Amino acid sequence: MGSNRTPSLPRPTTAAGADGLAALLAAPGKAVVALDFDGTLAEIVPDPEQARAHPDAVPALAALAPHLASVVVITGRPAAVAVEYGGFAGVPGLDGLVVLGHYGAERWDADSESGAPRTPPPHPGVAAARAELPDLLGRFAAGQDVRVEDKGHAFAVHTRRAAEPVAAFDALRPPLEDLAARHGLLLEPGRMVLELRPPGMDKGVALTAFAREKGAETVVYAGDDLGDLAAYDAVDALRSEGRGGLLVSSGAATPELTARADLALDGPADLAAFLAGLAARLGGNGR
Ligand SMILES: O=P(O)(O)OC[C@H]1O[C@H](O[C@H]2O[C@H](CO)[C@@H](O)[C@H](O)[C@H]2O)[C@H](O)[C@@H](O)[C@@H]1O
Repeated sequence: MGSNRTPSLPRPTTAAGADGLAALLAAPGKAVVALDFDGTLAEIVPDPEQARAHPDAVPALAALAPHLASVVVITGRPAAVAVEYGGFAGVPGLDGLVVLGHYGAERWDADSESGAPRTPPPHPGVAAARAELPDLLGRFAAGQDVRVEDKGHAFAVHTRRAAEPVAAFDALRPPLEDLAARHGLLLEPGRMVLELRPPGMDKGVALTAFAREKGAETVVYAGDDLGDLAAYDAVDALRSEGRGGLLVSSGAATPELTARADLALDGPADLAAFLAGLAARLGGNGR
């Protein structure tokens, strides 16, 4: 005989997180759930082009989203790439989904007529820095399996496939920092990746603006990497204004993040189970 009991949700380990989760459950229609893509909705894989949303993630989001003010994915990827790799377009239940790409500089709305993201003009420093990249890689990563991911408005240098990924990362960081500075760009370090991108936007700025746009009284943010710390800061700031907040970490690769999380989950599978659990709990309580 099967049980009809709703599965229990993992408990936040902080009082602020417990309050945030309680606020979401009490008034889901006033809550925004924001999620990073790589490492959070998608498992980390050696080849960035092979990343895909965990098979349980989209069904869980589709079940949860109709109960909430909004679900938003905030990613370092171009928005269109996250939409494609996530399989987010045309999913019933995700008709109001928003994907903020390039750390919030770009926006895709599932319900937009064009289906295309709104993208800012390119920063000229990206093309200039890209032109110098082959020479730099030849000098600091010769013979290493270091990959460049060209994202149009930014590029990322991946060291995950190098024989010694951390050594390659450490060797490339100072010259890439210098390259970024000379072209008015920002160096964004991540999980075996060094990214050069335009300044002026981060996941925290993007999340704060989105939460205000949606009139959110509670904000949940889940991430796995250094670029997610700005979103954590934003949730903390919203909490200091009296809103509810819940900080979720996915996996343990970034100690700076897990140390601050209210709820530490094991990775995308665990995160998808948490989202599904939330949806099940809210089952009879949709807007
Ligand atoms: O903000 P995110 O959605 O987390 O994107 C951050 C970067 O993630 C990607 O790189 C990471 O995932 C790859 C695929 O699993 C992995 O190979 C790499 O080592 C990770 O750093 C992505 O490729 C970047 O463009 C994103 O900026």
